[in-house]
Amino acid sequence: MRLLHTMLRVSDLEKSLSFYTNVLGMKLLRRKDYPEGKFTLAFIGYGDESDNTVLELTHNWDTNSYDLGNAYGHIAIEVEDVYAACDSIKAKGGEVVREAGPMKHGSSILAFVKDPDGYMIELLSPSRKD
Ligand SMILES: C[C@@H](O)C(=O)SC[C@H](NC(=O)CC[C@H](N)C(=O)O)C(=O)NCC(=O)O
Ligand code: NI
Repeated sequence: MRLLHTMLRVSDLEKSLSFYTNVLGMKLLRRKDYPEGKFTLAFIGYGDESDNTVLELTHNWDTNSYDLGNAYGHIAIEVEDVYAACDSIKAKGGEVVREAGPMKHGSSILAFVKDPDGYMIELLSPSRKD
Protein backbone atom coordinates (compact mmCIF):
# COMPACT_ATOMS: atom_id res chain seq x y z
CA MET A 1 0.00 0.00 0.00
CA ARG A 2 1.04 3.64 -0.37
CA LEU A 3 -0.41 7.09 0.20
CA LEU A 4 -1.98 8.31 -3.07
CA HIS A 5 -3.36 11.79 -2.37
CA THR A 6 -4.92 14.22 0.03
CA MET A 7 -8.17 15.78 -1.18
CA LEU A 8 -8.85 19.45 -0.51
CA ARG A 9 -12.09 21.18 -1.49
CA VAL A 10 -11.29 24.56 -3.03
CA SER A 11 -13.57 27.51 -3.73
CA ASP A 12 -11.75 28.89 -6.79
CA LEU A 13 -9.91 26.25 -8.78
CA GLU A 14 -7.99 28.62 -11.03
CA LYS A 15 -6.81 30.63 -8.03
CA SER A 16 -5.72 27.45 -6.25
CA LEU A 17 -3.97 26.07 -9.34
CA SER A 18 -2.13 29.36 -9.81
CA PHE A 19 -0.97 29.29 -6.20
CA TYR A 20 0.19 25.68 -6.16
CA THR A 21 1.91 25.88 -9.55
CA ASN A 22 3.26 29.44 -9.73
CA VAL A 23 4.00 30.03 -6.03
CA LEU A 24 4.78 26.51 -4.76
CA GLY A 25 6.19 25.08 -7.99
CA MET A 26 3.87 22.10 -8.33
CA LYS A 27 2.75 20.65 -11.67
CA LEU A 28 -0.82 20.16 -12.82
CA LEU A 29 -0.81 16.40 -13.41
CA ARG A 30 -4.36 15.90 -14.64
CA ARG A 31 -7.75 17.57 -14.54
CA LYS A 32 -11.24 16.29 -15.28
CA ASP A 33 -14.75 17.78 -15.20
CA TYR A 34 -17.70 15.76 -13.94
CA PRO A 35 -20.71 17.65 -15.33
CA GLU A 36 -23.25 15.27 -13.82
CA GLY A 37 -21.80 15.89 -10.37
CA LYS A 38 -21.04 19.52 -11.13
CA PHE A 39 -17.46 19.27 -9.94
CA THR A 40 -13.92 19.23 -11.25
CA LEU A 41 -10.94 17.26 -9.96
CA ALA A 42 -7.40 18.52 -10.44
CA PHE A 43 -4.40 16.47 -9.34
CA ILE A 44 -1.23 18.43 -8.57
CA GLY A 45 2.16 17.60 -7.18
CA TYR A 46 5.92 17.48 -7.66
CA GLY A 47 5.97 14.36 -9.80
CA ASP A 48 3.92 11.62 -11.40
CA GLU A 49 1.32 9.88 -9.30
CA SER A 50 3.10 6.60 -9.94
CA ASP A 51 5.93 7.74 -7.70
CA ASN A 52 4.56 10.65 -5.68
CA THR A 53 1.81 11.34 -3.19
CA VAL A 54 -0.17 14.25 -4.60
CA LEU A 55 -2.99 16.67 -3.84
CA GLU A 56 -6.47 16.26 -5.26
CA LEU A 57 -8.18 19.63 -5.54
CA THR A 58 -11.93 19.26 -5.69
CA HIS A 59 -13.95 22.15 -7.07
CA ASN A 60 -17.70 21.97 -6.55
CA TRP A 61 -19.14 24.34 -9.11
CA ASP A 62 -21.93 25.55 -6.82
CA THR A 63 -19.82 26.10 -3.69
CA ASN A 64 -17.75 29.23 -3.29
CA SER A 65 -16.61 28.93 0.33
CA TYR A 66 -15.89 26.30 2.95
CA ASP A 67 -15.66 26.22 6.74
CA LEU A 68 -12.29 24.61 7.39
CA GLY A 69 -13.21 23.99 11.02
CA ASN A 70 -10.59 23.51 13.74
CA ALA A 71 -9.46 19.95 13.04
CA TYR A 72 -7.46 20.36 9.85
CA GLY A 73 -3.74 20.83 10.53
CA HIS A 74 -1.50 21.11 7.49
CA ILE A 75 0.19 19.42 4.64
CA ALA A 76 3.99 19.56 4.69
CA ILE A 77 6.36 20.27 1.83
CA GLU A 78 10.10 19.67 1.91
CA VAL A 79 12.25 22.59 0.72
CA GLU A 80 16.04 22.86 0.62
CA ASP A 81 16.11 26.11 2.63
CA VAL A 82 13.04 27.27 4.60
CA TYR A 83 14.24 30.88 4.82
CA ALA A 84 14.88 31.11 1.09
CA ALA A 85 11.59 29.39 0.30
CA CYS A 86 9.68 31.96 2.37
CA ASP A 87 11.42 34.80 0.54
CA SER A 88 10.53 33.25 -2.80
CA ILE A 89 6.91 32.60 -1.82
CA LYS A 90 6.46 36.17 -0.60
CA ALA A 91 8.06 37.53 -3.77
CA LYS A 92 5.50 35.54 -5.79
CA GLY A 93 2.59 36.89 -3.74
CA GLY A 94 2.14 33.97 -1.35
CA GLU A 95 1.09 34.52 2.27
CA VAL A 96 3.65 33.41 4.85
CA VAL A 97 1.72 33.36 8.13
CA ARG A 98 4.52 31.99 10.33
CA GLU A 99 8.01 33.13 9.45
CA ALA A 100 10.88 30.67 9.18
CA GLY A 101 12.52 29.75 12.46
CA PRO A 102 13.03 26.95 14.95
CA MET A 103 9.94 24.96 15.82
CA LYS A 104 8.50 25.76 19.27
CA HIS A 105 9.58 23.11 21.78
CA GLY A 106 11.72 21.53 19.07
CA SER A 107 14.61 22.38 16.78
CA SER A 108 13.50 21.93 13.16
CA ILE A 109 13.38 25.08 11.10
CA LEU A 110 9.84 25.49 9.80
CA ALA A 111 7.43 28.03 8.37
CA PHE A 112 3.74 28.08 7.47
CA VAL A 113 2.06 29.38 4.33
CA LYS A 114 -1.68 29.74 3.74
CA ASP A 115 -3.23 28.68 0.45
CA PRO A 116 -6.10 30.66 -1.16
CA ASP A 117 -8.73 28.77 0.89
CA GLY A 118 -6.80 29.16 4.13
CA TYR A 119 -5.39 25.63 4.22
CA MET A 120 -2.06 25.70 6.06
CA ILE A 121 1.09 24.39 4.39
CA GLU A 122 4.22 23.67 6.42
CA LEU A 123 7.68 24.10 4.96
CA LEU A 124 10.41 21.83 6.33
CA SER A 125 14.00 21.13 5.23
CA PRO A 126 15.76 17.78 4.79
CA SER A 127 17.79 18.48 7.97
CA ARG A 128 14.63 18.52 10.13
CA LYS A 129 14.99 16.67 13.43
CA ASP A 130 11.39 16.59 14.75
C1 LIG B 1 -10.89 10.13 -8.06
C2 LIG B 1 -10.93 9.90 -6.57
O1 LIG B 1 -9.68 10.23 -6.02
C3 LIG B 1 -11.94 10.74 -5.87
O2 LIG B 1 -11.71 11.19 -4.75
S1 LIG B 1 -13.45 11.03 -6.66
C4 LIG B 1 -14.55 10.63 -5.30
C5 LIG B 1 -15.83 11.38 -5.43
N1 LIG B 1 -15.61 12.82 -5.30
C6 LIG B 1 -16.61 13.69 -5.46
O3 LIG B 1 -17.74 13.34 -5.71
C7 LIG B 1 -16.18 15.15 -5.31
C8 LIG B 1 -17.37 16.08 -5.32
C9 LIG B 1 -18.20 16.00 -4.04
N2 LIG B 1 -19.30 16.91 -4.16
C10 LIG B 1 -17.33 16.36 -2.84
O4 LIG B 1 -17.20 17.56 -2.55
O5 LIG B 1 -16.78 15.44 -2.22
C11 LIG B 1 -16.72 10.90 -4.32
O6 LIG B 1 -16.58 11.32 -3.17
N3 LIG B 1 -17.68 10.02 -4.70
C12 LIG B 1 -18.60 9.49 -3.71
C13 LIG B 1 -19.01 8.11 -4.15
O7 LIG B 1 -19.68 7.45 -3.33
O8 LIG B 1 -18.65 7.70 -5.27
NI1 NI C 1 -9.69 10.97 -4.02
